[in-house]
Amino acid sequence: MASTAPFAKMNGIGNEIIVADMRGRADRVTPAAALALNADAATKFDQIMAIHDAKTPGTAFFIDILNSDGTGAQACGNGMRCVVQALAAETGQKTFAFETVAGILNAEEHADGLISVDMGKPRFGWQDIPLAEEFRDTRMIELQIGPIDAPVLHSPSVVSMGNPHAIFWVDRDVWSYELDRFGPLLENHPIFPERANITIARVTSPETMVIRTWERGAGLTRACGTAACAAVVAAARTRRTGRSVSLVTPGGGSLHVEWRGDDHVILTGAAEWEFSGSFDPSTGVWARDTESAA
Ligand SMILES: N[C@H](CCC[C@H](N)C(=O)O)C(=O)O
Repeated sequence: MASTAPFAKMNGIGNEIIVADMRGRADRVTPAAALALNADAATKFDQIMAIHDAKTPGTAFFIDILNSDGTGAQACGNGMRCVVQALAAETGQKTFAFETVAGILNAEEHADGLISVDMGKPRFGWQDIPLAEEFRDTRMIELQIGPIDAPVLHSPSVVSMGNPHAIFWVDRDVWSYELDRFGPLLENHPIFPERANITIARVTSPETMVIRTWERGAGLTRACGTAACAAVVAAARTRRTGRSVSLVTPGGGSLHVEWRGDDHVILTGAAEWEFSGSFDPSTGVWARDTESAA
């Protein structure tokens, strides 16, 4: 078995992604390799999307997801679009069925280059998020941060898109909140036994929203696809928006989310290739492909 595997450094509207080609291999990308790659400015990333041989008939590949802190994640919407773009460029195929820890995901690259991923069905039960204690109504739970008599953020909606999300609703500019300070406190709050992705959401119309996310295991990112899905589902559940919403994300990109009548959540947006290389999945030692040198 070759000691190195191919990878592509990509981004999903600014969400920094490494797509690792682990097909035909029995090993996995290690947390140590993730930490080493993230420590190098050239390969610093938010998530690694590792493409493995399929485990389930009817799916093309199994996708293993690692955050930049080396922890695993069940879902990554922006990363899935990067995987689709890379595989479509390699094979000419435009539709794919993947398996992740969160389940089976179908995806399609459109003629205009945008990519849609069926992120599956949201889950709302307190044990599905999961939460450490029972909350019957997860449209708004008791959680706040800041002075007890004047909390800065409070009463979030919580949703699982396979990964846990808390959505705090705000009516001021999303950049006016110290998410770099509040994010880690909320991510690691004991109410979230598996930690959580923390999003500030400002609804600007029944079809538009601005969001900013502190990601579990990755920190502040320029976009978070599953957070966009969670925010739209939570906004529709609380009658703040309809079920088809366009979102502006911190990197200046935009995503579209549709919560379909069959309960599936469809995430649509762009993906971008940056450069390719090869790396050791156990150590993270890497080299850039000569022909892809910028
Ligand atoms: N940090 C997330 C995974 C990546 C989510 C985000 N990058 C996306 O596009 O969905 C978690 O640990 O649940």
